[in-house]
Amino acid sequence: MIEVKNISKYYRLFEREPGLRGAIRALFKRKYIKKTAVDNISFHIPKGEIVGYIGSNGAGKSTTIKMISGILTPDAGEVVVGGIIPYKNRTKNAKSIGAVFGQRTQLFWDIPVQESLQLLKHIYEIPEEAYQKNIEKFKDVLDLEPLLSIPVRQLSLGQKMRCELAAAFLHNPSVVYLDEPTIGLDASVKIKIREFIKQMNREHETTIILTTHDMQDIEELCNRIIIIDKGTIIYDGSLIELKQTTKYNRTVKLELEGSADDFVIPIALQDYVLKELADTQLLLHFNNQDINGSQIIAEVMKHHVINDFTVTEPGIDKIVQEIYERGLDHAQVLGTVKVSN
Ligand SMILES: Nc1ncnc2c1ncn2[C@@H]1O[C@H](COP(=O)(O)OP(=O)(O)OP(=O)(O)O)[C@@H](O)[C@H]1O
Repeated sequence: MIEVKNISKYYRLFEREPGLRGAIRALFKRKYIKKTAVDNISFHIPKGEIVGYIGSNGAGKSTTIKMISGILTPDAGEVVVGGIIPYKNRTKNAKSIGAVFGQRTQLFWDIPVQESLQLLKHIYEIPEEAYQKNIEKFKDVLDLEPLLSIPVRQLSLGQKMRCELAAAFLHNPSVVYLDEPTIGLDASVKIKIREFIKQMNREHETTIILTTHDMQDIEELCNRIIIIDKGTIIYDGSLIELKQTTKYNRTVKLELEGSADDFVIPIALQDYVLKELADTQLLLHFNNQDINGSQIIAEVMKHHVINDFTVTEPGIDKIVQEIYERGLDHAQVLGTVKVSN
């Protein structure tokens, strides 16, 4: 459905020397630097898949989505979505896609939501029956009924996002781009929105690319994630696989009698655990393929008195945070990286 072939995007940034002298000089001679936002990336997304496209701030997510949705033209490579090159055939492309782009709205600010939706019905040439069917569904799943008569500018963030999603899916598009659809929303609205996305995907086989910093969105909606870092794809695969390939996939949290600062890893554990101190607690990270939690606890008990312990599995947010913070090189050392292209 979505074919991304070796695309790159560069921005030209105006560079100015500081101070008055710099300002005057810039009037006569402009100096530019080239910034690579997306660097030769490729991936394929089949019909009906929900893919989480994630990365730290400035990694290149929005730039990629803008190229796939036809807003920007790549400087190199090509994108084909449902047989169309989006940036070359914008009108045809617009009919088959839907989008929610963070803070921007596609609803009309001063008129009631239902009139905005009516306008979109005409723009997309949606048959009356299909339109009514979707409106009824959205009233039910997104709790839209009480919002329809209110102008967008009077809606709360959560109410507005529910309406944005209705607008994005109104014409049953085959592809939908969702950029941070749950940002700033309370837990109950997030749940509602995730349920809605799942339902639309299930019923219409909608292909969805989701960019988000909310790892709960990813866990609940996406089987596959693509991680971009400094414009390059560093991981493309399943969430389960990402968790499994992490070098340390379990942690024993121990509260020892006395200070954890002096703890020395017993020789029997030295090849298997990584030590970390968190406040007064001792954390021992390990992989459950190599050793299990009870073996570690038994070994530590030979040398220390343990007051309390828990064994935890790191959530995806911890794994992803690690990749964001320490970058590609560290992720490769950890063995979490599988480069796709
Ligand atoms: N219009 C622009 N002009 C110049 N540089 C830009 C422009 N848009 C983005 N960039 C730069 O390109 C890089 C990628 O930006 P992009 O917006 O794609 O990142 P992102 O992953 O979506 O980040 P965020 O999570 O903060 O939204 C950044 O370094 C950014 O500063």
